[in-house]
Amino acid sequence: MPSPVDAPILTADAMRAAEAACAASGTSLATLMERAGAAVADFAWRMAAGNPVLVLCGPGNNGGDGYVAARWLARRGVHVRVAALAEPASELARAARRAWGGPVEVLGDDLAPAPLVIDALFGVGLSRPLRKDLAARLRGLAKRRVLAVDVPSGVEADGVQPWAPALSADVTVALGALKPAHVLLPAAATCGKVVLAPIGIEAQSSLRTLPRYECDSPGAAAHKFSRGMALVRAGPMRGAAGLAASAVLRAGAGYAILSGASGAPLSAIIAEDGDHFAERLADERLGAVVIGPGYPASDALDRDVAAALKSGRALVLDAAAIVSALPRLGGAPAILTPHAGEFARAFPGLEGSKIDRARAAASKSGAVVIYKGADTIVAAPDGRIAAAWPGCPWLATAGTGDVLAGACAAMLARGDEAFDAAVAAVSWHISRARAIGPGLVADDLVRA
Ligand SMILES: NC(=O)C1=CN([C@@H]2O[C@H](COP(=O)(O)OP(=O)(O)OC[C@H]3O[C@@H](n4cnc5c(N)ncnc54)[C@H](O)[C@@H]3O)[C@@H](O)[C@H]2O)[C@@H](O)CC1
Ligand SMILES: Nc1ncnc2c1ncn2[C@@H]1O[C@H](COP(=O)(O)OP(=O)(O)O)[C@@H](O)[C@H]1O
Ligand SMILES: [K+]
Repeated sequence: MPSPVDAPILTADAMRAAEAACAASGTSLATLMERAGAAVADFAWRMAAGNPVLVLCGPGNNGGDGYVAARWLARRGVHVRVAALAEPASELARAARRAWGGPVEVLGDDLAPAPLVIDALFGVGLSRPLRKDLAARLRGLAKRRVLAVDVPSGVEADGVQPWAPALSADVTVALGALKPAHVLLPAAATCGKVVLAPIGIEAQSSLRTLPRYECDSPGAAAHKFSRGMALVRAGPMRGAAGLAASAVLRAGAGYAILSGASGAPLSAIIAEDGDHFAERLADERLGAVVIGPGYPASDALDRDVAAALKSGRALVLDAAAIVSALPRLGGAPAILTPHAGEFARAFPGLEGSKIDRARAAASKSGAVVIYKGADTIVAAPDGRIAAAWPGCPWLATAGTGDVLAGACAAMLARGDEAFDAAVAAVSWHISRARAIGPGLVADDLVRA
């Protein structure tokens, strides 16, 4: 399901601060709620396509947005009903309910459904999981199209708690900014298509969704070395290193060396035995080194990692090379690419959402961390974060991580700083996978 590109993501606290700043600069919370409700009504009107709509309103301001949306829908001639879970608990929500002015049904067991349900029960203010009886009642509406206001109700907006909503949404209208729940599993999978309604909030955030992948063509005066040279160090599983070296070239570097392998999947890759590793590391033209793909923990790995660190080159460290390098990284320019298992081994004991943990890992290691998975997070030590949801599920196949490591090296060798390189590599990887689609195997990512 698509998600807005390069959009700000705010936690519940940051959202409340942005809302307060907005109020302080003269835009009242009532105005924000009016805009939110109008934006929801606009999306709902298109989704309903002339059919009746049922708005479920909770006690807080999420419910307030629901009452406003109901008023706007009625004004546009939609047959709209409203059902409330409880009396409004905030002054804003009370005012929104008064302005609605129409009947309000009780959200009970005998509530008649409608083709489109607007879920305005809870937003960023949810403080505990949904009660079982309410969840069961809502599940009775699950066969209907659902538009969630801000987040599907029952989801914890910051993505720390794995609470499940009773109703998965077809469309979620994120208000003011995206929330971590829109980009982190398990919540993200229940949001459907996420659309952003800006509503006039200044949402500045160093936490953003992934930008669109832009493929720059080489300058007219480019030569193979100016496009970047990267070195992949092979371990015992040569195929993995071969995929990484192929990705170096396919992702846009001009020169790839595969050290420690007698052959490579592409003839354009310089494959040579391991004896030249130190010599290659000393080459001034070398822009990046990859170690880890197909290279389990061993003394040989530790030696190679130590040599690569000593060379001062920008590094891409994958799999067992991450744990091997961590104690000795000391601020060296590096991208670490752990999947969940490797992350847990490299960074035990971290708490919070996947975003919080990726941020802590980057800050602790001083390296850029690509915490892989269906909801990949890229984190820089300075706090910049990019969230890659939704990726491409066809990437869930062996060897695609090796390709990603090679793509990171390509972007580094081309001259990007580590965070930009990691973000570009992740978006290259996903856009390539989407273009291939069903049946993808890792080799396809590095074919012409
Ligand atoms: N942040 C913003 O800039 C804006 C926010 N707005 C809306 O306001 C929402 C946040 O509103 P609130 O802070 O009032 O919070 P919510 O409306 O999300 O929910 C809070 C209310 O639900 C109750 N509650 C929490 N968890 C519960 C549970 N498990 N079972 C039963 N009751 C529970 C609380 O006691 C409180 O009454 C946003 O999600 C958004 O929809 C909009 O009105 C416009 C602007
Ligand atoms: N369900 C999924 N949706 C999107 N991307 C996924 C999914 N599962 C895995 N990926 C991506 O596929 C790659 C797998 O990497 P990894 O687990 O290291 O595999 P390998 O070691 O076999 O190369 C990562 O980039 C990861 O983010
Ligand atoms: K909601």
